Amino acid sequence: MADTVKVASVPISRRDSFNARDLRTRHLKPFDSGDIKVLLLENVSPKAVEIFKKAGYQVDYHSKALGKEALIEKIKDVHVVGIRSKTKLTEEVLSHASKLLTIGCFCIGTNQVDLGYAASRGICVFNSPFSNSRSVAELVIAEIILLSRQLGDRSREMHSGVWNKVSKNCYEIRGKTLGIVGYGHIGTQLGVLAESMGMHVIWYDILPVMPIGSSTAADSLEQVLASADFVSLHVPETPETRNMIGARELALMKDGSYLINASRGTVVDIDALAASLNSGHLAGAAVDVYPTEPLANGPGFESPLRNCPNTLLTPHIGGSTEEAQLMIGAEVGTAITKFVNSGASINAVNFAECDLRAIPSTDLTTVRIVNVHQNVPGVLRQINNILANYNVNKQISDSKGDVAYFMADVTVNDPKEISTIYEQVRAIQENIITRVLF
Ligand SMILES: NC(=O)c1ccc[n+]([C@@H]2O[C@H](COP(=O)([O-])OP(=O)(O)OC[C@H]3O[C@@H](n4cnc5c(N)ncnc54)[C@H](O)[C@@H]3O)[C@@H](O)[C@H]2O)c1
Ligand SMILES: O=C(O)[C@H](O)COP(=O)(O)O
Repeated sequence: MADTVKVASVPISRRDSFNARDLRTRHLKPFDSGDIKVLLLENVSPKAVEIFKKAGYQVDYHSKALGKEALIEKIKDVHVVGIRSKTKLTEEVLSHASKLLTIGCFCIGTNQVDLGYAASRGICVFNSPFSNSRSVAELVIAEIILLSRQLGDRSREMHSGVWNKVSKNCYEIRGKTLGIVGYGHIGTQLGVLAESMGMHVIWYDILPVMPIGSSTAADSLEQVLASADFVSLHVPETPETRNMIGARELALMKDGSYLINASRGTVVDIDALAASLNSGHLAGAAVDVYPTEPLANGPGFESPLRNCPNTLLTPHIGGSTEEAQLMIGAEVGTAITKFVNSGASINAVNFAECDLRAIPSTDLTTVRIVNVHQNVPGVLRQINNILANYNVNKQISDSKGDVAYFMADVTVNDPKEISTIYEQVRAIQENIITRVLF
């Protein structure tokens, strides 16, 4: 039997009913929604705090990311952790998270979490797959114009008191070609916006994707690099995208072209980019993400790109708009409370997606068994043997990779039966986490 999280949760609406309270206090560990501890890092949207507090959870809120040791200390004691792109939830960190039920990535990227290890520990991960894509696409459109007109340099000169009125190597974007690498949520939106401003769009993706508008699919990354005036990267961080743009790829780009990276810092070899900008081969770059990023706001940022010509550097703000953060806070906050309170794993990143319709609040004899187990033959038979003597109102199970998820609503005749079922399911060899929700 694997490590288990010894909790059951009680939806707020039923918490105060005499029967539920009686069942809970006599036959399960003392627990209610108020026992759920949430650790929120990296300035997660206040909307999420509002949702968690409304659910009755305890919220520990931090505006910055934590280093490994501090994170390990904090994560030991919490049921929920909410992060953005900086917090590294590695196997080492998660191995200390003995109570953790779920992780909320309040962003798009999930590369900062060891998703496979989290699933193997029964920890369900959620993200917000497209709430900030428009914000990123708009930032890139701005950057295309800023680069094309060298506005970063002109503004810096003016701030230092230098009037430098030039038109040499400053261009309109109309009629120029934008090459998009990674034609997903952001890439497609960007393509539409760029076309509406008169640009031609060519893109490359490893998946066969339908071209939007008048855009053209390229056969290879090399084709995009060789034909675009602007190359914008919108791929996730994967082993294949690490240093996807290095000295060779930069050399393939047109003389006087521009590179934009608002994806992940590891996608571009920063030293090679700096060399290309300083040599004058590239006419400019806009970079929002870096191989290593500071944990908190403040001075001390170092990069070979500092002071490169016509180079816009922004502090990973592609998704940092009021609109995006509000939507992300609501989406991830709601997904997490549903998972904790009712077991629903819809839109999970690393878990099979399961849900059951709610148990009516008038029904005080039905409980929900939620179980994560190793995806091997015979486990469902064992669980259903345990449930065989009860009325199972509904059940669902599904698997993803090595981990399976099971939910069942079971009517019991005697409150004592709840803890019997709980202990028996937990005792199954392949059990990862069992919870009883009622
Ligand atoms: N700067 C920011 O603040 C910010 C904000 C949001 C997202 N992002 C980053 O942008 C990335 C893309 O976001 P999205 O919402 O468009 O993701 P998405 O998953 O919708 O699209 C990514 C696309 O890249 C493609 N892809 C994967 N590997 C590839 C490869 N080797 N070559 C070519 N194409 C490849 C995928 O097939 C997919 O179509 C995210 O993973 C995240 O890392 C950054
Ligand atoms: O993955 C994302 O959504 C972006 O990189 C934004 O990350 P952030 O929430 O840390 O700004």
